[in-house]
Amino acid sequence: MIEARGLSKRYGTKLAVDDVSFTIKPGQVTGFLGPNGAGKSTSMRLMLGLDRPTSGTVTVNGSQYSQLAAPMHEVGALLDAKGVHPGRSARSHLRALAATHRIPERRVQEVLDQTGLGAVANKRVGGFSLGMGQRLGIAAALLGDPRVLILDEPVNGLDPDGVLWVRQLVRHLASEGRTVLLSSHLMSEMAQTADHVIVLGRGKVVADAPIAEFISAGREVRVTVRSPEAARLASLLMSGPDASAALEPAGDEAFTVTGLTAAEIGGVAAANGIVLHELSPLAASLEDAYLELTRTELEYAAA
Ligand SMILES: Nc1ncnc2c1ncn2[C@@H]1O[C@H](COP(=O)(O)OP(=O)(O)OP(=O)(O)O)[C@@H](O)[C@H]1O
Repeated sequence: MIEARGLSKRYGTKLAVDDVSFTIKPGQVTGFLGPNGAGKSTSMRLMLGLDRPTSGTVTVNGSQYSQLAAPMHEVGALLDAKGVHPGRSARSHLRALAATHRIPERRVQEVLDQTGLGAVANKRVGGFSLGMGQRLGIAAALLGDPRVLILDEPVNGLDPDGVLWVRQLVRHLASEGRTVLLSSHLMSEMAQTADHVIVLGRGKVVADAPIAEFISAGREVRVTVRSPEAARLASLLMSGPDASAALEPAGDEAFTVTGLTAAEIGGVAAANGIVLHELSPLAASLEDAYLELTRTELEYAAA
């Protein structure tokens, strides 16, 4: 569990994090979203005691980071995957970390295997690809078997296999009851990974909701209809008892409908003996919802 209460961080005149409060719950993946400069990394640094809040508090499992007796057992983090000495091997890097945090040596091999680095464990980190470096950063985060994981852009620069691997890993970690906080600018990936999203905009929380709720909030489902009798079906739908239906042409023998469900449209078609070639509800995407939200935020900022 991560809890922020009235958390703020000022750098000079810049209020990077502005009085935010949120709770990041265990057993699920929480996505941390927001435009560049919204305050995601700063919030993560505050959670990890790498910066001191200007005001407010943030706790991990009920304690401020600086008060955790065994921090690596409580929280693992990936902030900047490049912070490893290039001359060291992956194994020696992890061994040094384990030794300084009283983590048993056998854990090193376990996380090397878990992150798929077993075969390159003795190679110099300086020769690692971006993806291998990310895996090593994640291995270090997992070393203390922590209950909380904070991963800043873990899929940055990964190939599709690597992206899939991170998705499966974080889903697995959450299913074990851990708290997982993940930032990413890749909306399609976030949509497949996160259960819950917190969106920051200019240092403020602008959304904090289960992902399905965030995507569907205030958005009407659109249904694409294709039929050789598109014109007749369209006029039947428009003259139906529910006057809230709105139709828009969508190419040859097709149109989109808002204000009616696919079932209602199918019912009208069947009752009138009209053949349907397509009847598909178009779900809104996380990207649509995110862009809509941040657009209104920007307009508000400009005003
Ligand atoms: N050490 C610092 N000194 C001064 N300003 C800073 C410092 N760290 C962050 N900032 C500023 O605080 C704001 C928030 O930055 P932060 O890195 O937290 O955003 P972010 O949401 O992580 O962005 P990105 O998606 O680009 O990583 C930005 O305007 C940034 O320039």
